[in-house]
Amino acid sequence: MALLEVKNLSISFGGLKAVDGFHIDIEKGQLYGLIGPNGAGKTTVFNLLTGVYKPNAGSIVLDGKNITGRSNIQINQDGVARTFQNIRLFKDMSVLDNVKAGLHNHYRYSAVEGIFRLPRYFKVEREMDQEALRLLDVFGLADECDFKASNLPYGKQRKLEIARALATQPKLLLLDEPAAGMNPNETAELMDTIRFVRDTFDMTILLIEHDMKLVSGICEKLTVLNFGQVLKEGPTSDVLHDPEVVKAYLGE
Ligand SMILES: Nc1ncnc2c1ncn2[C@@H]1O[C@H](COP(=O)(O)OP(=O)(O)OP(=O)(O)O)[C@@H](O)[C@H]1O
Repeated sequence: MALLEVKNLSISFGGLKAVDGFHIDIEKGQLYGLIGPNGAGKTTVFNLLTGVYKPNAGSIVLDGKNITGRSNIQINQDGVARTFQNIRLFKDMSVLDNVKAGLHNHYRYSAVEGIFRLPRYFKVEREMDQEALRLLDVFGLADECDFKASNLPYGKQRKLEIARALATQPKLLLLDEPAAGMNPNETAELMDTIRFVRDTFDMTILLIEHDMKLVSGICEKLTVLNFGQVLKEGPTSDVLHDPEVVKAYLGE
């Protein structure tokens, strides 16, 4: 059974069928790409998978659990985490606190323990500091843990956003155009980081990307969306060489 099984997923905005009968099966540990022209519906698929939008039709099953129609917070707790096209960090918070924000799903103290600073509050905070530092270390960001997030260079902000998403201990990680705004060196480093995340955390990753070098370099399978519908799916090189895909997407 696939880790993610999506069938017939659909949503309309007014008269526009933004996503129409979308399907995808992603195996555990797979690095999967979702591509397509501007406005094809890729980010809307992410918004459906994460509960930002509720579908008009279709089903989303994660690791055997039907998560269709659940809220954004519930779906995160079920095991789906994401990053955004435009980086969304807590810019005025420290690098460490950004990761700790992601850890709150799994580390808890009561309001009373927090307000009155009872021993359990300090114990949980200490454990969260250690876990956050461990994650930052994996991404080579531990030395910058006290920096304000907005003071990190762009490439490191992307890494921090991935670290924060991983802090929620997801089963599935969604990356929305992770290479957007990156120079070729940063993109090459990002490809290493994504491969590293998959291998180190045995993570299943679905990413939206326009950078074909990144897509062909790291994705094992692709789904191509066009006008809200699946145009093609399959192994990366087959899909990228498909004449219909070349025509619709690459414009060659
Ligand atoms: N909340 C909304 N209300 C109305 N229309 C929307 C909404 N969200 C998305 N759309 C429309 O749905 C279509 C798909 O948009 P979406 O952002 O998913 O495309 P995309 O493939 O991610 O594009 P890009 O590559 O440019 O990011 C577009 O026509 C968009 O204008």
